[in-house]
Amino acid sequence: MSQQQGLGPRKAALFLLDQVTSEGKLLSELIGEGALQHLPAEDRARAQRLATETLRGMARADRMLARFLQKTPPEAVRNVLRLCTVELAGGEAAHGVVNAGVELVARNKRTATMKGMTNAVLRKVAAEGPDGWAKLANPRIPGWLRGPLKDAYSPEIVAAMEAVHFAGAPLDITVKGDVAAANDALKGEILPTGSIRLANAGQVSALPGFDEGDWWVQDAAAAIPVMVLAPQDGEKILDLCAAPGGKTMQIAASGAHVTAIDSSVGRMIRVKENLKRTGLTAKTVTSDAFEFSEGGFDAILLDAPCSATGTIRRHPDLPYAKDGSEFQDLIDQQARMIDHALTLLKPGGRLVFCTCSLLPDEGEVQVDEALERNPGLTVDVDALDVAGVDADWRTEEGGLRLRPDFWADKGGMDGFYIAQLRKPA
Ligand SMILES: C[S@@+](CC[C@H](N)C(=O)[O-])C[C@H]1O[C@@H](n2cnc3c(N)ncnc32)[C@H](O)[C@@H]1O
Repeated sequence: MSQQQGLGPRKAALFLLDQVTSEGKLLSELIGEGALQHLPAEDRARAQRLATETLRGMARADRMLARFLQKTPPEAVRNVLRLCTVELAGGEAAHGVVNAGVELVARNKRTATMKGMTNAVLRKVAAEGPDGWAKLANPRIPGWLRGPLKDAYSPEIVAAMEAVHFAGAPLDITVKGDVAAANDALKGEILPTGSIRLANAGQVSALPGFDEGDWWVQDAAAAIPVMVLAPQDGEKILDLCAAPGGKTMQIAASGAHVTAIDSSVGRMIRVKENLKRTGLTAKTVTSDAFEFSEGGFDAILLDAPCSATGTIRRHPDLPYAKDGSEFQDLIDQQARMIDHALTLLKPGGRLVFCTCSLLPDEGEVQVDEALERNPGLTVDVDALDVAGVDADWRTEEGGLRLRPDFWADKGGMDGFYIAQLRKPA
């Protein structure tokens, strides 16, 4: 590849990195807003991969660079150095990467004077090579999040989470019908809970059964809340925060009558597309959950908006885009959503509350506090008796704590908290 050919995706990856680390934007938002639209499809994929891999290896790149930098350069230069360091670590040809890094710094008027330093530093990084990189410790979660995680988990568990975050995530699939038959075509691994895992999936829409709507992409941990809910044929079930619809499809596939609500117009379009592709049926309502007042549901799934700190394997941008400042609002909203959901349940009905968060404030503590606020409310511990779900994952108050380092040898799972609450009859 010529240097010019390689520069487009690198420039785009650098834009993504700058937006994440300086503007607090998430990669999914940036890509959704069309940040890569100007590139040909192949370059778009490369830019996204470069940015994702750089974010995943960021803390390790910073440690490597600190050896060769006298002082921290401006963020725009630092991101060039990080990007090139991660590329060099991956075994890319040193000459091309160093030249591209120098070119990226030289092209920007505000950073052009630092091209000599960039050249010198990247040559030193190149001399370390992939072997020097491999000797460094796994990248640490940034301090603002590492602190609360260390309060909640032992240092060994935090380190184990960091190891799986760095390893990245395979592709998990939930099948609508016969799992074994679907896996004959997909040739993945059937996980203990029945999801199919593909180590190197490639383009999802090209996989067998996609066009036929036989399955959808869903992390194995994200499939467990509906297994806990155990929807029954003919039941009236509400999916209160439904988009993009992974759990709605699971409920619909069980034969229950599901109403799917989400406040996001754009994300609700994805629910409808997903239902159409899989041939499943749900009533879709675009509304704020708090404005929805239809009652009498047999069961409700509340997959509440949260910090998403359980999804860092897939979204390594999250700890760099966020700083935790908006989490208290989410925590307050989760509590209000639990109480609102209870008003929509028929007496004796069940509410599965879940979040893809690692923070107890968005899990265990929510359930403890919901029980205090709502006399007569109980926790259904028996609902956690799901095939493939380990008894060790149960928590004191009666929920399930899923961690990214569970099934680490298979590629881990998203961090999740799940509990089933029962409204008094
Ligand atoms: C964790 S995601 C749901 C994922 C979904 N259950 C699935 O499995 O595909 C949380 C969702 O809550 C929605 N949301 C946030 N605030 C809301 C509100 N006040 N009312 C309804 N939906 C809301 C967001 O748009 C987002 O789609």
